[in-house]
Formats: sequence, structure tokens, C-alpha cells
Amino acid sequence: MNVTPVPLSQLAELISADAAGGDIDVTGVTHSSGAVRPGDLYAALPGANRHGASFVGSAAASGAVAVLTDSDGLAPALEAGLPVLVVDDPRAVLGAVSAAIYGEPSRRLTMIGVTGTAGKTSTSYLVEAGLRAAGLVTGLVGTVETRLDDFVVKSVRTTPEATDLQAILAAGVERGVTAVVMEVSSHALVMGRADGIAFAAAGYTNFGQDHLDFHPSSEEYFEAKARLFDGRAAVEVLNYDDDAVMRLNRDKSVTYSASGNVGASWWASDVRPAAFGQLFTAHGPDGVTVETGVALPGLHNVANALLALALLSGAGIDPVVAGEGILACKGVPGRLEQVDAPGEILGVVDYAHKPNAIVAALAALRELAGVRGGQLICVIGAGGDRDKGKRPLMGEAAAHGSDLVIVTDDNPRTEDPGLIRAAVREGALSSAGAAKVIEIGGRRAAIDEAVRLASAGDVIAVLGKGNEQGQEVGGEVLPFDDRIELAAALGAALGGRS
Ligand SMILES: CC(=O)N[C@H]1[C@@H](OP(=O)(O)OP(=O)(O)OC[C@H]2O[C@@H](n3ccc(=O)[nH]c3=O)[C@H](O)[C@@H]2O)O[C@H](CO)[C@@H](O)[C@@H]1O[C@H](C)C(=O)N[C@@H](C)C(=O)N[C@H](CCC(=O)O)C(=O)O
Ligand SMILES: Nc1ncnc2c1ncn2[C@@H]1O[C@H](COP(=O)(O)OP(=O)(O)OP(=O)(O)O)[C@@H](O)[C@H]1O
Ligand SMILES: N[C@H](CCC[C@H](N)C(=O)O)C(=O)O
Ligand SMILES: [Mg+2]
Repeated sequence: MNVTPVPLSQLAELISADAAGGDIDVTGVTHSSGAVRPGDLYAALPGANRHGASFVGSAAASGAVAVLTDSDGLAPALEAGLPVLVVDDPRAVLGAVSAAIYGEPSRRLTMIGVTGTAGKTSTSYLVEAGLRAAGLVTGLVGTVETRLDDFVVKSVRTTPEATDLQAILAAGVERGVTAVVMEVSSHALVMGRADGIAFAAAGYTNFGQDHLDFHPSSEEYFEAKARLFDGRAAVEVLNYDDDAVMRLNRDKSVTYSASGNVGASWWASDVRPAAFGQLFTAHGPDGVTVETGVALPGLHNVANALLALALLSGAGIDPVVAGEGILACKGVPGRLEQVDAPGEILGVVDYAHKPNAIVAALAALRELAGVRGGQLICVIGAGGDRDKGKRPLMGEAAAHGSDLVIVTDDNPRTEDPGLIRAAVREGALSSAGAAKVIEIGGRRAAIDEAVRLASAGDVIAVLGKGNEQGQEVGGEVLPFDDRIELAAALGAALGGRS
């Protein structure tokens, strides 16, 4: 990547830092000692586990030419012989510093941001499809992948650290990308990962429970998401149907209602099934109407499509063109993805791993099961080392929304899988729904059992992992893809029956 060297003294001025050890030009920036390239500024950040200052020596050995840190990092940086910038909170300035080093790439891009408990990835894909339809060269940054036009890499985080994010945006500009849609996670907002980006439009899907292992309280989780609406986006789009989200409503806010509330700026009417997905009419400001749709079932996907339309329109795209793009989007990996298997049982994999997502996904699939004259079987677990409070709520949502729940494992990580299952099962059993609940340790065995218990017409929903490719047990990630497992089980059952 072509980067114009930036003098450290210029960065010091930008962030009002105390400088020591002299001036030098920097050509890149990283927060990770293992990723240092010659010429980089190494941001030695205090973390929950350690202080990045303990890696200054190894950063210097890899070619770092300067350090950005706090007062604890000053001595180690000077000892390593590197010039240093000191501020109270280096994370808080990392966005601005990274943007400056990489030439403020977001100013040359139409940036669209999406936050919310569920629906960020789905909405991003729909927005990207709309941007493409309008002839823009697109980038996408989110949970599933990071894409710059036709260059794709798998994502490690939903929202990368500011250092990496600004480098990605700069690489995009260099490749001719003109618009980027990105998911902005609550972690990212707290940790300043998206600081230094001016959004043409930002949207908020919904607010539910998640990540209370990281945020001290639900209110702080909400406050984290609210930061995207602190004035950094020219257009703010809010879900009219979600009271929590609407706490951020201001005069200039644009709103949307999938449930057809005409009080919203954008609202949907005439929602009707079409193949696996849906068609609907979107009504916008000034009497605009757009005939559009989405290739996926469920009212939540109408909401995602409507949000995408409002964001695109807010960013200056013709809504009719945006609507065509959204309608043409083929789907989202691992989100209500139909498994490719013969037979009369429909297998669907979905990434629902929080209560409101499970409610939404199962509502969509129950309707489908009803049309098929079958029952809805739900295979579900909860991830280890994550928000423990959501586990019973997930179980409850699963039992409320389906006819049979098979409680199993989902990335137990360092926890005892049996204890996680017990929490999910307890919630499932407490549900007022009439679902039968069984527990099967081992995800493959649970999927096999779902297929064994299913009859023609039934829908099997395997929830929680979506397009994930592995099951994390202890420190190890074992290869596992729900789509492959479910297809194999369905295929094997058919073989056995014929
Ligand atoms: C809670 C959280 O997000 N933590 C992130 C944070 O960790 P931390 O501040 O505790 O850092 P630390 O481990 O104490 O290390 C301190 C510093 O030393 C540096 N270091 C550390 C070791 C080393 O060898 N060299 C080195 O330079 C680290 O880069 C860091 O800057 O900064 C680290 C460096 O960037 C991140 O890797 C780490 O992400 C952790 C691993 C993580 O799992 N994050 C997830 C939860 C996350 O961000 N998820 C969201 C939401 C997903 C969703 O919505 O589902 C996402 O956007 O992906
Ligand atoms: N608008 C929505 N409202 C409620 N649930 C939704 C909505 N959109 C998607 N979901 C559900 O949430 C799951 C995850 O969707 P998606 O990946 O789009 O969300 P996300 O916010 O990016 O999630 P994550 O933070 O885990 O990356 C889907 O598989 C679906 O079950
Ligand atoms: N980005 C999310 C994904 C969770 C997916 C689910 N399969 C789980 O392991 O809980 C997280 O790391 O919390
Ligand atoms: Mg996502």
C-alpha cells in the first residue's frame, strides 16, 4: 500500500500528546507487536490481560520506529530507544491517529455503518447489494468477511481495531472502492475502533440481550450502541418498532417500520411470500414508493431490507435502484440458509445465538413449517465464555418458538458443556410453550437425532453457528459446519429409508 510518511510531530499535535525521544516519519500503525512492519508506529495499549508496553522490545526488533502509549509505556519505549507519544488514553486517539497515517481514507468513501443486537451482518449484505446496483465499487467489513471489490478475506472480528480498519479502508481506496458498508459492534464502539470515520448514514437494527460478559450492564450495552449516533453520521436511521432504539430519536432521525406503522419515515406494506423470500412495498418520505423484497423469510428480514433501503437513500442512492439491488441479493451466508439436501424435510441453518434472534428466526420458520404442514424442530446450544445470562433466555425462546427443542453444544470454549446445556435446558423447560425438550451432548449427535425424529414436511432449524466453520472446545477449534453436518444427516437418512 502506498502511504505518505507522516512525521510523528504532526501526530503529536493532532492528538495533543506529550512527545519524547525525538521526531521520525511513520508509514503505518499497529496495536499488535506480532504484526509490526518496518516503519510502523506501535500503539502499546493497556488491556484487560496485559499492557502492550511489555512488547515494545519485540515491536522495535520487528522495525517499529515509534510508540504511542500512556504514562506506563513511556519508560519501556525510551529504553527500547524509540521516540514516543504519551496520552492518558491511547485507545481513544487510535482512530484519529490511524486515519491520519493512512490518509483519511473514509473521507474518500461513502461510508455506511450498521449497529444493533441482531441483523447487522444481514443488513450489511443488503446495503452492499444496493450500492452495487447504483454502480459503486463496494467494500464490506463485518462478521463473515472483509471484502474490497473482488478481494475477500475471512474476518477475525466483526469490527477490526482502528489500526487495521483504517488500513483496510486505505487499501480499498487504492483498489478503486468508492463505498463501504460496515458492521459496528458494541465492543468496537466502546473501544473506539470506528473513531475517525465520518458516516454518510448509520443504522440501528434493534436492542436485545447480548455481550453482558463485556458490558457491565444492559444500560451500558445500550449506551455503547448509542455512540454511533453521537453526530458522526450525517443520517441516522432508527427502528421505529423498537422502543429501546427509539430512545435515540431526534428531529433529524430517519425511522423505519417493518410492521407497517405509517408514523415511520419508511414503512412496509403488502408483505407477501415469494419463493423462499418475500416481496413488499416500501413507502418512503415525500410519497416515494418502491416495489422491492428480500430473498429470505421472516418479518425481521423485511426490517433489514427496509433499513438497508433507508440507509442507501440517506446516503444519496436512488431508492428505486437501491430496492432493485436489495431484491437481487441472493441471501446471507448462514442466515436462514437452506441446506442442500434431497427429501421432504427442510433443513435450515441460522446464526441466531441471542434471544431476540431466536425469536425472529423461529417465527419465520414456524410459518414455513405451517405452510408445509409439518413441525418445527430446533437444535440449539449456547457459547461458552460468553454472556451467561442469555442462556436460559435462549432456551426459553427456542421452546416458545418450536415444537421440539434439542439442547446441545455450541463452542463450549473453556467451560463444561454439560453446565451450559443445563442452563439452556432450564430456560427451555420454563417456557410456557408446549415444545418437547431433550438434551443431547455433542452437536453432531444432536443434528442426527433431529433428523431421526423428523417426518416429511418438518423443518429442522440448527441455530447458533450459521456459517461458522468450527466448534471451539478448550483451546482447540475442531472443524464443524452445521450446513455440512445437516446435509449429511439428511442425505444419510434418505439413503437409509430408500
Ligand atoms: C474484549 C475485547 O474486545 N478485547 C480486545 C482487546 O483486548 P485487551 O484490551 O484486553 O488486550 P490484551 O489482551 O490485554 O492486550 C493488550 C495489548 O497488548 C497487545 N499485545 C498483546 C500480545 C502480544 O503478543 N502483543 C501485543 O502487542 C494487544 O494487541 C493489545 O493491544 O484488544 C485486543 C487487541 O486488539 C483484542 O484482540 C481483544 O479482542 C478479544 C480477543 C475479543 O475476543 N473480542 C471480541 C469479544 C470482540 O471484539 N467482539 C466484537 C463483537 C462480536 C459480536 O457482535 O458478536 C467484534 O467486533 O468482533
Ligand atoms: N432484524 C433482526 N431482528 C431480529 N433478529 C434478527 C434480525 N436480523 C437477523 N436476525 C437474527 O439474528 C441472527 C444473526 O443475524 P446477523 O448475523 O445479521 O446479525 P448480527 O447483528 O451481525 O450478529 P453478530 O453480532 O452475532 O454478528 C440471524 O441469523 C437471525 O436469526
Ligand atoms: N461473535 C459472537 C459469535 C457467537 C456465536 C455462537 N456460536 C457462540 O459461540 O456463542 C461471539 O463471539 O460472541
Ligand atoms: Mg455480524
